[in-house]
Amino acid sequence: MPKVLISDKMSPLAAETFRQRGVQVDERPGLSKEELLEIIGEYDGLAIRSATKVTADVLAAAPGLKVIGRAGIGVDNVDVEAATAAGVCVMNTPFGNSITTAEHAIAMMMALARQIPQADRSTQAGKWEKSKFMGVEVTAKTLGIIGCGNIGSIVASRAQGLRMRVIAADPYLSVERAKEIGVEKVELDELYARSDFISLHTPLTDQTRNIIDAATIAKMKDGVRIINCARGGLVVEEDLRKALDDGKVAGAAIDVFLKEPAKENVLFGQPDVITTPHLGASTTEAQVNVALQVAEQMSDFLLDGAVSNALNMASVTAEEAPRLRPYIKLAEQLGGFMGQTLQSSIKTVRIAYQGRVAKLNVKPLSAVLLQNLLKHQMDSVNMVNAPVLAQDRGIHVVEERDETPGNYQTAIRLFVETENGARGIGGTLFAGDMPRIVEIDTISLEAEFGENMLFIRNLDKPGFIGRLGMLLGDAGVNIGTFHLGRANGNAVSFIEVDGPVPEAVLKQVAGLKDYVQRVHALRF
Ligand SMILES: NC(=O)C1=CN([C@@H]2O[C@H](COP(=O)(O)OP(=O)(O)OC[C@H]3O[C@@H](n4cnc5c(N)ncnc54)[C@H](O)[C@@H]3O)[C@@H](O)[C@H]2O)C=CC1
Ligand SMILES: O=C(O)CCC(=O)C(=O)O
Repeated sequence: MPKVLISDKMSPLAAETFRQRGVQVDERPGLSKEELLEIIGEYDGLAIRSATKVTADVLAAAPGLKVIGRAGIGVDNVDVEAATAAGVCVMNTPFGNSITTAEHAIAMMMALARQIPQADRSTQAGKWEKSKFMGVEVTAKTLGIIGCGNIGSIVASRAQGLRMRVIAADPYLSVERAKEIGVEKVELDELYARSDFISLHTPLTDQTRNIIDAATIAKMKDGVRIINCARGGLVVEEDLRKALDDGKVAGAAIDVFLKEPAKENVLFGQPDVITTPHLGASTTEAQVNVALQVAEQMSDFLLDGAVSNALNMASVTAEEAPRLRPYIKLAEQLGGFMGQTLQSSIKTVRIAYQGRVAKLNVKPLSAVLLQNLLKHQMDSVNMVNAPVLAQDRGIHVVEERDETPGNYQTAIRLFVETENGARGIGGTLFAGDMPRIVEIDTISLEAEFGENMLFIRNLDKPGFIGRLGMLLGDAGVNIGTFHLGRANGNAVSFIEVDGPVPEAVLKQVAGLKDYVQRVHALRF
């Protein structure tokens, strides 16, 4: 009988469901790291919320672990890369707590507008300070939502009910979807300039980390109020404190902190700050939803091998797995490349299978490709829900198969239409199992992916390679491989480097204006 550990506080329905399904379960919320390391080796499954940190050493101590189930959305407390490397499936419950979290953001906004926590403290202290707590109405004010996915769009609908004007900055929100949910899509700078309240609802990614800092606060209206019920790392807490002390920001409502549990924090004690201890998802309803869902999903996985809402795993049968494996790698790379180099929202995705691959079960390939295309924009995307999420966001996905080989015996091509034009990438397998890129944006080349890559769109002019080489060399960035392709005066350069390229060096590369149209640092 498989054995699961529940290591965070969770509705008792989770344990009940495991037992009913025939899974042995231990409930041990509040374990220390040492205690977890000591016992995790006994378990096949680990069910968590946000308190348990599943780091590489926890995974190393868990040779029998097959699945981690997050009863919630964000998986930033799980080292998904290490779990994947260890062959552990990581699943979450993407929608179970969205309404609850959106409601918390609205509650925080209202509490900010009327200083309810401060007024409560003062009243209960017997002060009756009526004139001290002058509030503001939210009606007719502008709410700026950064990140308009599941939770952001629910916040938008609730705020519209409060008669607020809602604008949203989300590069991956299509204009059609924005129209459908009645929000005005704007660029971040416009959102900063126009919003009376700003609410954050993005995942924590390399693009969103520190999205609110001194520089972005400077672009905001004087007297803006900021709500963060997403993740601590989105806000530079010291910069926010300073802006509150200076009066630039009139108030901040914070549910999530850079370091949690937040026993101390630079924002604490600031009179215009209100806080909650990561309570966004804490309602009876949401906790029932996520507990039931995580227990069902983990039981299905452990008992029947069924995979749902997995962030790192393909739904493939044991028989298909070995044949599909190299194509899965290629699909990950094609989607990952495109996802990391797109600069606007996607309208259409066309995935074309040609030759040998067209004879296989390509559904998991399309799913993994879509997952990798979308994962740089959304937290909860996985192989199972990527097609549905794409559809929900108005992205039209077309799959084509042609069993007749073209230039290559087997090939996968990905074409994406965005609001800024069309993009494409194609790849094949060399020697049956080695993924190679063979075209980018209609320019042919032959390239292999490494862990750290630079992709440059450049002009086909003498001098570029020398200047780039000097620049990278001076910065101590070693070039591993260098692939070039060109057509009609335009060129692409795809370069493997021995480590991440610092932001300052990327800026210098982008600054080679006579040659470089754009540059992206990619990780695979
Ligand atoms: N406080 C709490 O207890 C809870 C917090 N959360 C947090 O809320 C976050 C959002 O959850 P969902 O709405 O379900 O996720 P989602 O994936 O549905 O939506 C996230 C949105 O952020 C957008 N986005 C990505 N990068 C962006 C960028 N650079 N600028 C602007 N927008 C960007 C995406 O396009 C997407 O629309 C989660 O990642 C989680 O960290 C979720 C549940 C509870
Ligand atoms: O489980 C919780 O209380 C936190 C929920 C959360 O942050 C999430 O689902 O991303």
